[in-house]
Amino acid sequence: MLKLEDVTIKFGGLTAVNNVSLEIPEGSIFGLIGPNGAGKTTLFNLISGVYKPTSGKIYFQEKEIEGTTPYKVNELGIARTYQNINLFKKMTTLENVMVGCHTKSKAGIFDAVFKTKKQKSEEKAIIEKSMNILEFMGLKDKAYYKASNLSYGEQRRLEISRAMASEPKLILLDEPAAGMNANEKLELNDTIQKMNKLGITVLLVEHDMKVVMNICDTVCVLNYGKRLCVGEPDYVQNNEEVIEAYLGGDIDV
Ligand SMILES: Nc1ncnc2c1ncn2[C@@H]1O[C@H](COP(=O)(O)OP(=O)(O)OP(=O)(O)O)[C@@H](O)[C@H]1O
Repeated sequence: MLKLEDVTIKFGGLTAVNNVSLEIPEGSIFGLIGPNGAGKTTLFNLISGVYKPTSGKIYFQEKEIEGTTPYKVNELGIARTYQNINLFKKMTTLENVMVGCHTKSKAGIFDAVFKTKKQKSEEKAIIEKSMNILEFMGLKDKAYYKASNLSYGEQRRLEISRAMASEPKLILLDEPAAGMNANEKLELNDTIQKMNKLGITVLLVEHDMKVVMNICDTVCVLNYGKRLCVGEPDYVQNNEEVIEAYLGGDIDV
């Protein structure tokens, strides 16, 4: 579904992602791990169109996408969440998801300003769709809460809900378990697996090894921008090079 071919990005003298080739099969839950500064978020930024690679190619469903704008990448079917919670805090839970529906909206500025029939019926459909997503994500009863009043775990789930609103085929989750307590992490595991069962392919950057090892079918380890190892969780966890890269870190589960 997603294919990276020799992708490199340099920031001045620093090669943040170095000649990475990778294939993420449709329907998988694919984990991307590595020590701090390994290039994981940069790789997300390359896939989602925030950065253009210095060299290399990125294909999504056979279509070359490197250097495409983030908006276009989202339209093609790739959505993402961010390492830092990035919600509209003063808006309600529902409104935050409605914002995420914009790429699928057909009504234009004219329809919005003059509140045309098309705009009104579209708004109704967007509210219904957003409510369905919130129900799926277990947030329906918080639809009219201000986002800032949600718990930490709920805010993270709302971020994923908003990403779901663009009806992605592939979702990139950047450290979704960060700052979560043990219960919230279990709920997160369920949520990701439920999303995957809907047919959404998941690419996950995560430091929490329990989350990664429990739900990913394949894991890729990056180290200093390079692909160190790819394989099933068990294989990766016991790989000598990986253990060495994490020495003093938190690979053990
Ligand atoms: N826009 C930028 N300009 C310069 N250097 C950058 C830029 N973005 C990332 N880097 C550098 O690229 C390297 C990889 O950073 P990145 O954030 O991708 O790592 P990471 O694996 O996501 O780390 P963490 O687990 O700590 O989030 C780091 O050395 C970082 O400082």
